[in-house]
Amino acid sequence: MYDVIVIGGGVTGCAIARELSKFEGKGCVIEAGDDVCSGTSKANSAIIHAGFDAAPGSNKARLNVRGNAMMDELAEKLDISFRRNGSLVVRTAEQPEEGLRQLLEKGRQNGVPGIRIVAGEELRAMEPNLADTVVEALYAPTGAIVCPFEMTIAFAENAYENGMEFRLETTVKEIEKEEGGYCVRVEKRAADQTVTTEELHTKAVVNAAGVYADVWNNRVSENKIHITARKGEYLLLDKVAGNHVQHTIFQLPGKMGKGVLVTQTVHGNLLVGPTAKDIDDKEGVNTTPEGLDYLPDSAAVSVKNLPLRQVITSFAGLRAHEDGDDFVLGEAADAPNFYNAAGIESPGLSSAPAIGEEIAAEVAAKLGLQKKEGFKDTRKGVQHLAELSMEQRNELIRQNPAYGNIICRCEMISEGEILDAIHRPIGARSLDAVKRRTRAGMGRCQSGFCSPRVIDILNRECGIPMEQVRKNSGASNFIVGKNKEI
Ligand SMILES: Cc1cc2nc3c(=O)[nH]c(=O)nc-3n(C[C@H](O)[C@H](O)[C@H](O)COP(=O)(O)OP(=O)(O)OC[C@H]3O[C@@H](n4cnc5c(N)ncnc54)[C@H](O)[C@@H]3O)c2cc1C
Ligand SMILES: O=P(O)(O)OC[C@H](O)CO
Ligand code: FES
Repeated sequence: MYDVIVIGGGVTGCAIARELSKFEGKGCVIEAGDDVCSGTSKANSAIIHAGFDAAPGSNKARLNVRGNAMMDELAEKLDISFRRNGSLVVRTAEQPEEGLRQLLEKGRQNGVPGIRIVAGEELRAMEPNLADTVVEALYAPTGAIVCPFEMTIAFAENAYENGMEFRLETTVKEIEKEEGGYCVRVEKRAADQTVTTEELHTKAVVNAAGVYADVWNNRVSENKIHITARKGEYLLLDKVAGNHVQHTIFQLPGKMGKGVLVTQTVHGNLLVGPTAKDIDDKEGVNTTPEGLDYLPDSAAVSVKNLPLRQVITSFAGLRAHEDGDDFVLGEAADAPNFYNAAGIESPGLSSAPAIGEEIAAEVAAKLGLQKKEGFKDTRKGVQHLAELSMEQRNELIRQNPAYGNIICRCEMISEGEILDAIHRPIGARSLDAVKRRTRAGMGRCQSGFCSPRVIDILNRECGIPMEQVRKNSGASNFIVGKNKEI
């Protein structure tokens, strides 16, 4: 019998799991994907928002500002790439002045530190590539960028090291109330695609199922919620374009969200997007010609001379937009011990640390779980050769020659890093899982050169037959047959 089952291994579920692992009790995260960070948490703008957008008094406002403030310590302790680059919401000459002032006022009410309006030479000195029509901007020094993969994986690994169980490629199929808690029926899919079912019993459930969170709330509660998948499409540019802007450049927000931004990523690429379109398909993460065509002109409203010839890939993510326009959090009124972390659209990444803290405290208080002695609050990520000095590299290679074998040339990722990704807690078993831990495959050639070599290593180290090595979940095998006998 579990004390808590968390449905969903995205940033929300993993942040909650890490906070839960500070308490005694038996917990488990159930994730349908082959890895944590398989859903929306892997496809977003990667901004830790300052917190001026959300309506004062909302869950979004409170948890965004708190989550943002928690990030410096978390990044330090959990070894997460994070940088306070600051954000600017720009206004062009044709746009009304009130927009920025309203944001400034909301930001002050939400308790965002240091926000102010900048204009003229100061603004141009901060960002020489702003569009010529931009006249002023709301500057938020606490705006930041993060690696969402590292953030989610760090929470998960640290939770695991503190006793949390993770069941991957395991899908919740049914939840029923029973004496003393809930029966959760799951299906486990093996690498060869065979499926087994199991019934798990738990005192409490935390629903962090992203775009599917309405399904599980509505199974156990009469207080129905409705989540629409709101697609956002992006263009990602090569690192040579990374310095085109220094801050995150937003436009004035609209009805569908914060609009198209231009930002440096924490690893030095340039990101342009997202679009915002409601769709019926909760799995619809494909990009579209219309979405991608919309981005260049839209981004040009805020930033000029975008080097769009440097686009290396495009992708899309789905916002879990709840009709009430706020996070749905806490114990369902008519389903004791069933806790929601639902409707977690933007600023969900920024709020995750604070959502984790709040939900875990609620669950622990209700179940009477005591604080755990000896909780380990630090975790070290994969050591990256490219970030070391020449002397440090040589020393590392002397200790372990696998660090001298470069597998991903674009990102300079060594075999040693890939072996680390595979053999660490919740180790990588697919190409995308290796990519999210090491960046192998994220470079300019987008894995054209390194994927066969990573397949080889996964085959050798994990005993996964070549033809069963996958890009991610489901039938995403790379090798589908032989084209000649050897
Ligand atoms: C385009 C876009 C841009 C965004 N930009 C930002 C930003 O810059 N800053 C910010 O703060 N926020 C941003 N967000 C929001 C942020 O990405 C999300 O709030 C956050 O990632 C949500 O995390 P989650 O864990 O709730 O959901 P997810 O990451 O989707 O995780 C849910 C998990 O549940 C699993 N699951 C679902 N059903 C089941 C089941 N039946 N059984 C087992 N597992 C299941 C899924 O596989 C998935 O992995 C953005 C979102 C989008 C779409
Ligand atoms: O478009 P929004 O409001 O969902 O925001 C998404 C990101 O946080 C910013 O791009
Ligand atoms: S070699 Fe790995 S992305 Fe190009």
